[in-house]
Amino acid sequence: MATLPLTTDSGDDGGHYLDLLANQGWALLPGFLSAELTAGLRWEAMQSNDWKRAGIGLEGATHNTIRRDHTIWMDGKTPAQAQYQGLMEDIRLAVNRAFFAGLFEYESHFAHYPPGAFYRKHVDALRGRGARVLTSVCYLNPNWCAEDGGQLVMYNEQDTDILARIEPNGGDLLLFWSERFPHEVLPARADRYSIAGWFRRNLETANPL
Ligand SMILES: O=C(O)CCC(=O)C(=O)O
Ligand SMILES: [Fe+2]
Repeated sequence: MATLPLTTDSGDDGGHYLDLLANQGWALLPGFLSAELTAGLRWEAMQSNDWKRAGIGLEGATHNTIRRDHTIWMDGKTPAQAQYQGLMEDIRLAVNRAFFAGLFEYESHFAHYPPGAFYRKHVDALRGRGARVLTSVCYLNPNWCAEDGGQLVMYNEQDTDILARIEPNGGDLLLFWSERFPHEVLPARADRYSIAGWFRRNLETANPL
């Protein structure tokens, strides 16, 4: 995969997101990635030939009716990916310090929703069973507007009310506890790029509940 040189830093919001994770279970960090890192990651995603249709569940089966995004798992081997993963490592350590969360590792993939693509309502981890503890979604789209669709709709834990409709604005980072919030991606009307990632616990050593 080709790379772009990177010089500027990106960063968090001074720890405010930790309060939001404690109090409401999710946090949106606008402008988390610098414009330069956002552009570098988007460029890598757009020029890649490694896109695969996303699967569902452990067997990775593809279901047209549930999700229509395409993904590339990240390996951290380019400067942009390494910088991104460094930022996620800072979050992993901060969340572990704040919550004793036992976050052990991080996995992430680029996602591309071509026009018409969506991801129906789902939760990212089964309660008390999965390895995924904290979800991150980082958006890579410059100049996204409401008419482009593709909003992430977050529901409350009871799945009765909408908590937020999030525009996939470039550089913004969303964090939420993976088990708690059903969410869906509404059909995009423009090419929508993002990085979805999961901070995982170590199932080998974690005590089953
Ligand atoms: O792209 C988004 O806004 C969310 C994606 C998502 O829910 C997922 O990949 O599990
Ligand atoms: Fe999800």
